[in-house]
Amino acid sequence: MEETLIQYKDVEIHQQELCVLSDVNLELHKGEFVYLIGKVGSGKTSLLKTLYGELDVINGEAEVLGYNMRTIKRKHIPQLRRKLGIVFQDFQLLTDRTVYNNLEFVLQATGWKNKQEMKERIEEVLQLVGMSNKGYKYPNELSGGEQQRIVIARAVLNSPEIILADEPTGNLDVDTGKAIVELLHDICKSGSSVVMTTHNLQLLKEYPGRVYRCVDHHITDITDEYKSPQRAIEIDLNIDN
Ligand SMILES: Nc1ncnc2c1ncn2[C@@H]1O[C@H](COP(=O)(O)OP(=O)(O)OP(=O)(O)O)[C@@H](O)[C@H]1O
Repeated sequence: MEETLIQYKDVEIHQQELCVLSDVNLELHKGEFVYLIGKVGSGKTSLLKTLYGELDVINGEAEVLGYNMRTIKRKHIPQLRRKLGIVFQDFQLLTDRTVYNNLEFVLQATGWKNKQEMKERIEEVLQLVGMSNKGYKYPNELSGGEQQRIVIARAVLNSPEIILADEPTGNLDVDTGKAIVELLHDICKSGSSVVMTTHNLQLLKEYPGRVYRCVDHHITDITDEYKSPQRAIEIDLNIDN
């Protein structure tokens, strides 16, 4: 049977007094790649934030990896986050240390002790993101696309069940952005499910996945619509989706 990793039923999401999204019904199954699209300010980031316990959910039922997000205790949030890989603008690399030390820092913080095992894992993830020879570099010695690869390497260190990526191609040129999404799809195939937000609708065609759209304070699964060529053109014409 298909394993359900995220299940939201009739959830409401607020930013202070503002109701950003209501009647949110969302599912993520093991092995799935899910895109969240929608205009600026439509609630994509807010929704992602509820998935890792940064923002509360109100009403309805919300489960992430078996944790009830309405009743989860603060002290359990770090346990949940260890099973998630978070690729967010708010989580930049530490600029005062090398790529290797950035990755080692996360391993140490999540309980790894054995230096040799840490070294092997770091080499593994650097290889996975195509950055094997960049461990000695400082973040500001890397291009934007290279930094994003390291952020992804950091997110997958503990083999997360889900990767949450907020606009991971945001500041990148088209080809570099595509390479990042391709990398996330490869990681998805190797076992982590992915939820990512994007404004780049071209990616949805080239690297298909399930598509939820945030509009008018609601989210809708538009995967089928998106598969219809005519509808895809209409969505494209509505430039900021
Ligand atoms: N920390 C905050 N405090 C108050 N309101 C907020 C906060 N963060 C976001 N909002 C508001 O919540 C709404 C949804 O914002 P959110 O960042 O989730 O949108 P988004 O779809 O991710 O936008 P973008 O495409 O620009 O990233 C917006 O109206 C925004 O102004």
